[in-house]
Amino acid sequence: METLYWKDNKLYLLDQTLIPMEVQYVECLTYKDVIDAIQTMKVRGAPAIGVAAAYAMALAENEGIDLDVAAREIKSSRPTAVNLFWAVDQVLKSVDDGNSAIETANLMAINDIRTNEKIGAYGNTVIDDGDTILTHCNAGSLACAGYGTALGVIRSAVANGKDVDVVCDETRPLLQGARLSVFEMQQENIPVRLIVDSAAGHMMQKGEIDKVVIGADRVAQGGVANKIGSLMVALAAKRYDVPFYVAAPMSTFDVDNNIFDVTIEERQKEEVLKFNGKNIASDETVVENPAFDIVESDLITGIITEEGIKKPL
Ligand SMILES: CSC[C@H]1O[C@H](OP(=O)(O)O)[C@H](O)[C@@H]1O
Repeated sequence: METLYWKDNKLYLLDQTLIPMEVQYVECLTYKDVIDAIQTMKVRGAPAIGVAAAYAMALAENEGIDLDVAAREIKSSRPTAVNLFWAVDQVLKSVDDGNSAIETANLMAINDIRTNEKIGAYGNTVIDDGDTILTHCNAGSLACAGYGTALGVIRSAVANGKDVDVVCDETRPLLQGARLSVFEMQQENIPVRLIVDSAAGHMMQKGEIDKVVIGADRVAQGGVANKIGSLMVALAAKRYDVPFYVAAPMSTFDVDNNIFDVTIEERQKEEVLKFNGKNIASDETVVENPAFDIVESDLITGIITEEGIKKPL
């Protein structure tokens, strides 16, 4: 199942808001269609957002839209994942060098998968046979052009004959863990259990988690920004001496900035107020819905990249 594909000058995105109950693709005819898909989380995950943004630039090129104008609008779709900005800038640079946006986007998609396979290979070196690995949100193939980052580490360990099992927390409010990561593991018959977010500390306290591997939306000086709840998992891991790894491509690195300067996306209150369209609190309830939090460097054992395992910045 592909996260996205380009066909007949159109971009097809797997609508991740429907997984696991339905597998349907959204047809994007214009760059604004892609912006909408990113904002409504039909496509999500830092690398996947980056590749989708690159294809949005290809659609804009076909539409005859000024690429600088399109770039600004695409970059405004979500603020935290640095891959979005990196990918759009890569396309602008490549077009300046005389290439087409579509050639650049196609190459980016291929390179993303190759990069994730390298991340998986390095990640395999820190996974032991018999490990139970906790992961948060979805940093799998659905968060990328394919293979995944955190789940790519798990795929690599399994491919290397290691008998690992996975614990996914559900990842409120949009449930990427329950809906996407569990789905990915089940598709490949990798043993997986689902827990509520607040059970992660309990599992570690009982000694039932051997490693934590999560993805990232931005790696910068002082730490890593990732899905809300990552910090709580990291604090529990620190308390119970569970190695805590972040799997991320170098395109997620923002070395010139401090992680506390990153914009933490605030999403709409309805995501918290409602579950399956039904209110779990009254509409007038005041809601805080930050979509990401920051894991400080001293909580991170290592950052698994395509260049090897790096120390946090
Ligand atoms: C492979 S990085 C995926 C990263 O993106 C997710 O956020 P969202 O689902 O809101 O795009 C989450 O932070 C994952 O770790």
